[in-house]
Amino acid sequence: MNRDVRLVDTTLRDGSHAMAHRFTEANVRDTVRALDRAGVSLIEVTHGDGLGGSTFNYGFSLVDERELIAAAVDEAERATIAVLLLPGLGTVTDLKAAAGLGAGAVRIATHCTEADVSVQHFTEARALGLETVGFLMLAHMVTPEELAKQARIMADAGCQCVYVVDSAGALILEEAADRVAALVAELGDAAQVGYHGHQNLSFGVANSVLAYRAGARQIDGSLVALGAGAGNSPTEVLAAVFDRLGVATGVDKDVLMDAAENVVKPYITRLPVLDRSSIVQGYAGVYSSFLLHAERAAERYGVPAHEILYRVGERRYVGGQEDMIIDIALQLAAERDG
Ligand SMILES: C[C@H](O)CC(=O)C(=O)O
Ligand SMILES: [Mn+2]
Repeated sequence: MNRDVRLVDTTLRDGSHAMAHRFTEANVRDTVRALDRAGVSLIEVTHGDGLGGSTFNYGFSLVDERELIAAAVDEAERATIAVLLLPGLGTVTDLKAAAGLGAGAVRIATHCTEADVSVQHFTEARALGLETVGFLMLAHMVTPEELAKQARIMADAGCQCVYVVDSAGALILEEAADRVAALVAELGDAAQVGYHGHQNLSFGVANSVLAYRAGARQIDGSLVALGAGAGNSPTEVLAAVFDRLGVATGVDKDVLMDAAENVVKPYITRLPVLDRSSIVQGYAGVYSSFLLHAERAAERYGVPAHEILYRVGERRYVGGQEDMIIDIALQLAAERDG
């Protein structure tokens, strides 16, 4: 494949957060068929929080993710289907089951300071013959140098591409580029570097261009930006922007725009939007997938969602601490009632 950068699509995984994990088999089949036709070579399909994510804490899936993965594999003629796995939530048993269904890649995600919990999973994934990708989440919380050390742990464990993941959509321009550059310098030929952006401060696409210029060779997007918080960098915009810059992606931007308009937009239940809450997420550095949890708590306890999110940011909560959102909502309600 003659391309300068690989566009990876996460509509059917990060988009699961925005859809409250309500994807149907038809949604998956239609989206995979369109992405495959456009030439997207890696398509992620899993519960928003990865394999095993369908739980009380994270939200139950409408359809078992194994059925969705099998449907995606069935539709993809050229693309590889990837799954996400958060060690501790997803297990090696889940990974083996996904591989058995035909998934060809796994993206293993940890908090940006906890790469060591991914070592066993990378070893197992390589033994299964899977393509391996590492996700260092909430990457804004540590310096580029600290992030690079964590990336080295993943690469040494068998990870073939380590991502700078701006889970909060908090990184602004060189903050993203410097992190990518630090990983590129650390990893050299040992592994590629990727970039996953969110739109909470509107920098998803601009940061992705800077990430490419700093050496990232895999860039994530979602059709119609469908994803947590204000959504992800839109895949169709990334394709158009890289095309204008003369950077070859190997995907057809017009087929992607058609897919965004006519396949994904019609089934979206809640369009990703830059509203007060999602902007606060970017500003205060809050995990994007906390948005719907905060909105539900806000409604239930009659307190503003953006106030909850400011406090989540102050306390530097990370993925897995969704239950603390209720705690904050209760505190805000108690303060309001004197
Ligand atoms: C589990 C998270 O949703 C992974 C991700 O996409 C992010 O941190 O951003
Ligand atoms: Mn994300």
